Amino acid sequence: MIEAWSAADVRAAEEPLLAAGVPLMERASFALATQVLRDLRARRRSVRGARVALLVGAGNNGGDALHAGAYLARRGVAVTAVLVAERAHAAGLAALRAAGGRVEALHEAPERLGGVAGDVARSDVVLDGLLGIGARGALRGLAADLVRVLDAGPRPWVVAVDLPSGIGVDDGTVPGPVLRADRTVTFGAAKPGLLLPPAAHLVGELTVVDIGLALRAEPAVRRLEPADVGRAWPVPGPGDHKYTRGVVGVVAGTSTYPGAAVLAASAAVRAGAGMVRYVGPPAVGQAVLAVRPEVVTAPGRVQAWALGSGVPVGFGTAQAGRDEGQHRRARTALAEAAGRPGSPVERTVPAVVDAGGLDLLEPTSPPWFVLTPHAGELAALLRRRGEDVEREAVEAEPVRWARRARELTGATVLLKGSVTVVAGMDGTYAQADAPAWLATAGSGDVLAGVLGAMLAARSADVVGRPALSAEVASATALMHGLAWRRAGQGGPVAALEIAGAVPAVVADLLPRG
Ligand SMILES: NC(=O)C1=CN([C@@H]2O[C@H](COP(=O)(O)OP(=O)(O)OC[C@H]3O[C@@H](n4cnc5c(N)ncnc54)[C@H](O)[C@@H]3O)[C@@H](O)[C@H]2O)[C@@H](O)CC1
Ligand SMILES: [K+]
Repeated sequence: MIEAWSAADVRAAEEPLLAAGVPLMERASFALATQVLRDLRARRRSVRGARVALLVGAGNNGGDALHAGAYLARRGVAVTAVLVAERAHAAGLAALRAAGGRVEALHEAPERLGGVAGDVARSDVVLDGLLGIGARGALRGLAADLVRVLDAGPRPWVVAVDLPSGIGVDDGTVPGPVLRADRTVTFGAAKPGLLLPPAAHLVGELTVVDIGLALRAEPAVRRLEPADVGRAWPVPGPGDHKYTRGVVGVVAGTSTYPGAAVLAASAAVRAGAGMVRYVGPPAVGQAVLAVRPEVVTAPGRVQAWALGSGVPVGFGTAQAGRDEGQHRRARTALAEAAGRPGSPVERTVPAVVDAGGLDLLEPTSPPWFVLTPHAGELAALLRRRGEDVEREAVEAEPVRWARRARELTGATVLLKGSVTVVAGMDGTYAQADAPAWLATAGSGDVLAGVLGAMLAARSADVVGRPALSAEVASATALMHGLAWRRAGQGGPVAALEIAGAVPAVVADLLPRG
């Protein structure tokens, strides 16, 4: 698992060490230089004679770049520091000069921007040390101009120092120009903006360097890695049977959209549900059975619901594919799962609420409900609860709006995207496992089915400790991305094939022995 702490928490952890004279910047810059040497060796035969440009801002982030530049210069690298601000880290500058590095004071001759940017672009590696956790808003002034010019030209290998300069450190926003990194070397701990969209797309490969910080606060954002999913995946024991492994109730599809039912039910079967119970129009049930004869269409108890995929609701307009019967079934399932008055207590179970199901929710839901909107659906859900927000705003600040939806609905919110954000009761997860190919029709139905199976397997745990929903949802998002990789091998893939790849991915991830 990768855990990220806010800028304030990182500073609080640094303070006592700095007061005690612990050389944090030396540790950070040495690790940075070591990584750059590795990159140089991988990219060209010899380090000696390689060209490295440092983009240096006013603060300690620039100091890290300058000190790393001094190490590199002593190894025979030709290092040029480009200064964009009146101030620059004095000790770092002195170290670089003493090691034979060159300094280009662009702030004293801004008319040289074009020529300097051209030199920078021809370097073997560029270190972006313009701004770190001291960033306030979008990059400004000459730093912003330089990044804009570099962005427009041919791209050298860019290593971001601590973070790509100009991203929202704590919220992952991209408020202005940012130089996209091939690698980010971050110090002490990851920062939330490195994991959260849209900034996460600008980070490249992430390397976290331990500089000895003791972070005591809860991480602000977490990202699960494949081994975490393997550990969390429900593995049946000798005493298990289909009911203890979890029955998933699927309320999906209509006669206009039967495919959603087939996909969600197939995915639940492939993810290892003890049993899948399909609830819907008989003709759709037949379509499901034709693909998955394991599915049961008789009514009965379930341990989790996956509902709403392919069940359009729509407001104010007579929408094609509206099926009042499916709405009623979904509403009944939602009420029982939430434990609303009049519902049998033992039917209080987790629920995945997808697509049209989002329109059928009561104003508030229990935290063991996992809502799975994409940005447009989240905007609509928020508007119905009084927020003035469009899809574009959700895409610009996904974590803000996912958390807002969590607050307003009470449910756990999984916001789908190429980085999926999950806002849960005790924290936020960001999973960057979904390539753009995954944005295909039916892919969301598969996610709902797999998540239904995961929640059914841990039904009582999730209702008893609802904070678990977010972790289960994140593990599912990761599994979904891995299954795509397996099925598509880097190319396009049909949604049903994603479901088909789940068993092999699970087998690979389970701890051996
Ligand atoms: N405190 C320490 O000793 C350590 C700090 N470290 C480094 O120090 C960084 C934090 O350093 P600072 O607190 O000096 O902050 P930064 O280096 O992030 O930059 C702050 C400076 O940038 C300017 N600035 C702020 N927002 C700007 C904007 N939008 N456009 C242009 N200029 C802007 C401000 O005038 C301020 O002087 C970390 O990211 C990390 O790289 C590491 O060396 C680890 C140890
Ligand atoms: K930086």
